[in-house]
Amino acid sequence: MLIVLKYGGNAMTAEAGADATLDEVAGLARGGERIVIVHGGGPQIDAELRAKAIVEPRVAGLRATGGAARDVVEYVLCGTVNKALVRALAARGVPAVGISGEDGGVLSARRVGRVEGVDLGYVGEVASVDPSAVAALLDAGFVVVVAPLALEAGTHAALNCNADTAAGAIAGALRADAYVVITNVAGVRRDLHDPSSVIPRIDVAEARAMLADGTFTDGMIPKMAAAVAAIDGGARRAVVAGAGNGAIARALAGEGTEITASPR
Ligand SMILES: Nc1ncnc2c1ncn2[C@@H]1O[C@H](COP(=O)(O)OP(=O)(O)O)[C@@H](O)[C@H]1O
Ligand SMILES: CC(=O)N[C@@H](CCC(=O)OP(=O)(O)O)C(=O)O
Repeated sequence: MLIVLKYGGNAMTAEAGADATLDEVAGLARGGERIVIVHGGGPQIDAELRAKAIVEPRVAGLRATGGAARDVVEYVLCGTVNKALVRALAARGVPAVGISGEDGGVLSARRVGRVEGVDLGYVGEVASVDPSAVAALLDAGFVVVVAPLALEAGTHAALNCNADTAAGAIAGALRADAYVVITNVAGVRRDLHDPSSVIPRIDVAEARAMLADGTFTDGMIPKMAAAVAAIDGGARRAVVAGAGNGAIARALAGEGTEITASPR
């Protein structure tokens, strides 16, 4: 089974059970599953930008990214977070290779441009995916750890992609058996303020309608749009679920919110 895991920066903290998630990934990899981790690092980037007194707004879940912020994003995601995950897997006896979407031309993007009146600068939206480098590393027996940067089509500048957007696009292009999004809520809620309103199953048409009607805010917007893109792109399943012990197995067994191609 080929699993593409979106592993968000909030889910990666000790409080969210990062060790348990990595133990589970290692166990699945040792058991022969093919695993791609596309990671975020939003809170880790926030901390580094704060330390450098760089202020950028977030618009619809996306961080506006000027030149200075883009360099911080690349350094934190590729240099710090990506390699921490590679080391954590190595420590569990699982060989992993860490790349970014820039490597091997995996992610090609164009600039998002202005959103709600704000120029997002070096923020990319995925234009195309070439998963061949990822597939070659999987074939060679590695867990592949991907940071969500892309090459700008034409200029080859580094663009900052939302990690959900990058993960969904890669899951679709790889025709993943499962696209699993581990985050800091137990699933997608009909009402953000009501934890008991988790939606167990939603089809892509319904998800698109809810993206338009404002049910999802902040980080849930790119997360749901990416789940829809994963299914549209060819992933067989997409699930958004909470972190913790056995999170991936629980997500695959029906916890959280499953996004399906058609109503069922
Ligand atoms: N309808 C919704 N259901 C659940 N969470 C939502 C919803 N709308 C917005 N959110 C927010 O989205 C957050 C998850 O996105 P985000 O913080 O970007 O996570 P990650 O760092 O894992 O990518 C939740 O913690 C919640 O605050
Ligand atoms: C354009 C954009 O917003 N990029 C994100 C990339 C990291 C990310 O998405 O991390 P999480 O999954 O932890 O939120 C950012 O700069 O924070």
